Amino acid sequence: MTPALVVRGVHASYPGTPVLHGIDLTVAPGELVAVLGGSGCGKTTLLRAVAGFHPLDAGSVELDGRLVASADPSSGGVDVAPERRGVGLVPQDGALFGHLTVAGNVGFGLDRAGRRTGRVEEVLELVGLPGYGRRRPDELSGGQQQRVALARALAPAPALVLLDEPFTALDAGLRAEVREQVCAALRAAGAAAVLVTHDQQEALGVADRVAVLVAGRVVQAGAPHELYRAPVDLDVGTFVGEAVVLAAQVSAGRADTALGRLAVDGPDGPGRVLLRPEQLRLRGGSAATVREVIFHGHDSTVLVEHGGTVLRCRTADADLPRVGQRVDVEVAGPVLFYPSSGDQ
Ligand SMILES: Nc1ncnc2c1ncn2[C@@H]1O[C@H](COP(=O)(O)OP(=O)(O)OP(=O)(O)O)[C@@H](O)[C@H]1O
Repeated sequence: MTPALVVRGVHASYPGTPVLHGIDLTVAPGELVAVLGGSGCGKTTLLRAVAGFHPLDAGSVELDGRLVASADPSSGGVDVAPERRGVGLVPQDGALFGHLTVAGNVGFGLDRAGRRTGRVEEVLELVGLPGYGRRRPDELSGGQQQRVALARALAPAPALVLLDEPFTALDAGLRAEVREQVCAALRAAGAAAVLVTHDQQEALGVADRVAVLVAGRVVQAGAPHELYRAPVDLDVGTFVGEAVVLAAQVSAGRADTALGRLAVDGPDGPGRVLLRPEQLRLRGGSAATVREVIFHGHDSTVLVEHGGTVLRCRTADADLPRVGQRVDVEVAGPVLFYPSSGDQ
């Protein structure tokens, strides 16, 4: 099947500031890919390059098998105008036109014939806002405005929708709900999507695949569970989720750590092991002391002091330890080992 999007070796910059350094990214039809990265790593620039609002210094962009941008001189420098790329864009703040009704906003990218086919009402239904066409944007909640912005992007039935941190402006309570509604609408529409976010839980929770962007480079792309369970390095491992990192010395598949000898897959020598807080299990004992218990409802975080280091453990047990209680810490499940590089 032809991918909805292929980004190949894309370099892009602002005057005097290189931002993207050879990005490769493929999105399959109907797939939702999250681009996850910290502030300033180039997420928005990547979306703008795909949408046609930012020029490429090198590389190419294909949409649905069609070359829409190429900086390769042998191709004659292709640069298809944004409105001819067939891409829907949902900006950070929705950016609805305040002087138009909801229907006017949603129908903005459709020609007159398109507006008469009932497409506007169809996509409003898709985003869970049937009958809202006559309202003005200022009569909607923030979450509803974001869903109208998505309806506007979906109305011309694009093969690809680009979403630039579309939930950041919403308060935490609303964010999860709107996120689920938006992702459900994208799936119902069958559109492929690239969601840009700096929120790890959001990326891991909604995307089929996640590409981690660091300083303009994709350092790892994979299914959410791959990133969480098998990060390529400690930086990705600690970025995508809470982690416990311990110094280790490996010999014959056994790592000596502060938590004892742990089976690992890796070469002999020094390095560090990465564990997730839910892998640390507390038992009655004396090796560590409980310093703090934080109740989250669905589970709890327990901070224990072990040999002068504070370790973060997560437990779904209803029977929680008390602060000051002495415990032992056991490790469950696979342990990831990252050998020290020569310069460490
Ligand atoms: N118009 C501009 N002129 C010069 N530099 C810019 C411009 N816009 C962005 N930059 C720089 O390019 C880099 C990447 O910016 P970009 O907006 O793509 O990052 P981002 O990952 O989307 O960040 P954020 O999550 O903070 O929005 C940053 O270092 C930024 O300062």
